[in-house]
Amino acid sequence: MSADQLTILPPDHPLKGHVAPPGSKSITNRALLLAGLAKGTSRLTGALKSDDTRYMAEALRAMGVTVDEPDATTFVVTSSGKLNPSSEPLFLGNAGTATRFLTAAVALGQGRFVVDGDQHMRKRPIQPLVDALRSLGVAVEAPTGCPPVTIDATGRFEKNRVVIDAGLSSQYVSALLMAAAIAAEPFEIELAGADIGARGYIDLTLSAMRAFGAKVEQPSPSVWRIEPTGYTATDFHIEPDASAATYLWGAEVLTGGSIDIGTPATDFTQPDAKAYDVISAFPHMPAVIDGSQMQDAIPTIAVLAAFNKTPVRFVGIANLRVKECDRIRALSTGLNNIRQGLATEEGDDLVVASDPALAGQTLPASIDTFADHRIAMSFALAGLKINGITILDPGCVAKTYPHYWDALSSLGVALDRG
Ligand SMILES: O=C(O)C1=C[C@@H](OP(=O)(O)O)[C@@H](O)[C@H](O)C1
Ligand SMILES: C=C(OP(=O)(O)O)C(=O)O
Repeated sequence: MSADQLTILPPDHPLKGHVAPPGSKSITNRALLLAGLAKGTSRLTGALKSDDTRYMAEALRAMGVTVDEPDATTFVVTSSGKLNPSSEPLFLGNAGTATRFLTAAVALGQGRFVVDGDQHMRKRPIQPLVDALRSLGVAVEAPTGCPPVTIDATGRFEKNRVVIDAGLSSQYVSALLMAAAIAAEPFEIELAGADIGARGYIDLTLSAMRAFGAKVEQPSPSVWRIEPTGYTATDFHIEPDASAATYLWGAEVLTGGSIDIGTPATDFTQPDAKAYDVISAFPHMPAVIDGSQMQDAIPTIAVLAAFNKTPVRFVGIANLRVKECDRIRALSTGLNNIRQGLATEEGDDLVVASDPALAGQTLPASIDTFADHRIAMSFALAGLKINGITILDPGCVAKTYPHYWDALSSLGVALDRG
């Protein structure tokens, strides 16, 4: 595949076949960390192998955990239960989960840890998590409010209660929750304000923690109480990635096809599975879509909205501006590049002016993906209906779905890699 660009040739047939999405990124990175914090050997099956999970696995290895990979979807993790300081900074690319989760986990290690990422991660905020850890007496420095983060850990928190502002990212709460079970005493986490991104990610965290032996109660919707159980090594199966599934659901409805992804939408526990109802309403998707509980699915739905019968306003998506790129800007830029006026940003809302007549047209457009896998994967859907859609830097899909282009090919989509 050319490293630079890829043009999608609209298929002249509905897409039909069987494509299983890879394992869940969110669950894989939780399970890897929890296995790394558990004494003994854990076998993680159905796992995602991609940039984000490779960075997590490599960071664990650098801290003394043995992570074996007997096959393409399995990690076997053997740990003493402790994360040891590494000689080099932990480099986590643009993996938000790995970066946030490890920042809190190493705060209960002993010694100096440096958590860093690529130039994109270095623009993604982590200050609220830094402030929370500081309030627990941990020496943490993040001069720009983004990685790199330097943590001088003493193996303990000085307090057993923390308040965290999760308005920018639910990952801060997940990070503290997972760390809290290895603290010395029962620990409470309280949310500052009611505002939190997809609550469903907190549920994923709790369910992974419980699978590894943690005990967590929720005395109120904004307070969690975590017992100091530590973690128990276990075998753990990871479900397919619901965000990856949204592209396949999108390809199915756009082409009037039938794609068997091997998992019914109702079987997923991840928040993005909620997108199925909206996507299956296509081309009659609602006039207003609240993205707050299915954030990573919004690029998929926004591209579909261009072909909907009626316009769609996306609300509750402000923190899409601090993901791998500013996704509201990337979506409006890409859609307007296809046809001027197709998208408007109104504050942090995105309004997509639907135009079903786009289908079948030739509208050459080079889509800047801003190194964001979801921008690449969602705009590929536009290429199923419009002739001339070229995705720049298509390799960025490796963050969470390295075989995405192969999946489209296997459904009979021709890709011009020239
Ligand atoms: O906890 C998780 O696994 C995730 C939480 C969400 O991020 P934020 O909490 O930063 O919104 C989501 O966008 C990300 O892809 C995965
Ligand atoms: C926001 C995302 O990832 P992360 O925050 O884990 O880097 C995503 O995968 O869409």
